[in-house]
Amino acid sequence: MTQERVCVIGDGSWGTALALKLVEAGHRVTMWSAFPESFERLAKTRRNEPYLPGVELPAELHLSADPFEAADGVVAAVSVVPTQYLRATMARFEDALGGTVPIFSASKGLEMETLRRPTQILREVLGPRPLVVLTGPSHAEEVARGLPASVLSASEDAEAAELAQRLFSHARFRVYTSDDPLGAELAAAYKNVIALAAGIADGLELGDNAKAALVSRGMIEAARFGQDSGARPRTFFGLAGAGDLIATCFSQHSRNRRVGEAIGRGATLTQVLDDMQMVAEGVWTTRALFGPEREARPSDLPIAEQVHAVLFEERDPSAAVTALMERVPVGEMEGLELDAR
Ligand SMILES: NC(=O)c1ccc[n+]([C@@H]2O[C@H](COP(=O)([O-])OP(=O)(O)OC[C@H]3O[C@@H](n4cnc5c(N)ncnc54)[C@H](O)[C@@H]3O)[C@@H](O)[C@H]2O)c1
Ligand SMILES: O=P(O)(O)OC[C@H](O)CO
Repeated sequence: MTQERVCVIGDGSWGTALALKLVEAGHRVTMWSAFPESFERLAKTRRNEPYLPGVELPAELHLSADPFEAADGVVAAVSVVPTQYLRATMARFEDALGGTVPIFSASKGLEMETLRRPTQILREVLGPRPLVVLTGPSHAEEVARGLPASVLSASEDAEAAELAQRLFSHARFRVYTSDDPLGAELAAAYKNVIALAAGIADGLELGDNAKAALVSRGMIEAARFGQDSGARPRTFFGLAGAGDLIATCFSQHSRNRRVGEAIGRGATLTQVLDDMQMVAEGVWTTRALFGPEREARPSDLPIAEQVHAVLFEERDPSAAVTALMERVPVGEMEGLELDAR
């Protein structure tokens, strides 16, 4: 098999896990670090203790802090930078990733000030090129240990979606293609907001029924948001939507769920974030949904609105539950046109 060069931009937990998968699949992989001190630590210890403890980095995995070195000769780049840092980080690759090298975007969130999706940011910064949304239920901690996982490779460019599928597919890592990148990306961002809500429910000890209802209603809310933004509602019931909601809302690994749980138990958002080195994208995405660009987004978003009030307006979590339960009664699929697209 010919070794294909791929670079992974970002050295957090997911960047590291994806780099390990690509190495296992037989490619020549370079993982790029945004910070020289992080690159030096990884190179010296061959582990990524702050973000993915207990996992050895194989000798075949190349490391770099230089965009030109990392991107040299690659057939594709994987972007795994937290959404709020994506614009500034990718600007460093403007010259290194010239031409039309495809980018597989694995960030899950919306930019706080602009409500932009990661692929919109990539296009704005790096210009037109094939873009793929790589998403689905995939906690880095499990993928890095070789536990089975399935993800979605979604793109308007079928060849690019198939390239990601081919490069990543390996024993225990199954990749499905889709032609709805907008739906995949919005589902990925929205599930983090619902995971915060699920965590709050855990913290309040509301029980399994309440949490199942929250996840189901969150899925429908996300699908309506997607549909009104131009995405296909059905995408929200596959791996990118239902799959990732289930994984995130019920997992001990989920940072978003854990932030919600701590808040449900009485902590403030500032206290929780001060104790956290990793990112919980849902906090930023919730901000984005109700930020300066709120007029640009469609739909009534009842669960997200309560998460926003709890996180940023000091609403008591129990009062948020009451507000949701006492809404005007509606039909289950109201506002959703499931058969239309
Ligand atoms: N962790 C997972 O299981 C997982 C799975 C799928 C998708 N994702 C998504 O992947 C993206 C990256 O998350 P992660 O979990 O790998 O991150 P992480 O929380 O494990 O690590 C944070 C990363 O952000 C980097 N960073 C911090 N400040 C920065 C700055 N100012 N500029 C540039 N980079 C900076 C750090 O160096 C580190 O690489 C997120 O959008 C996340 O939602 C994560
Ligand atoms: O730990 P979280 O909450 O950022 O979730 C990680 C992944 O998105 C799960 O698929």
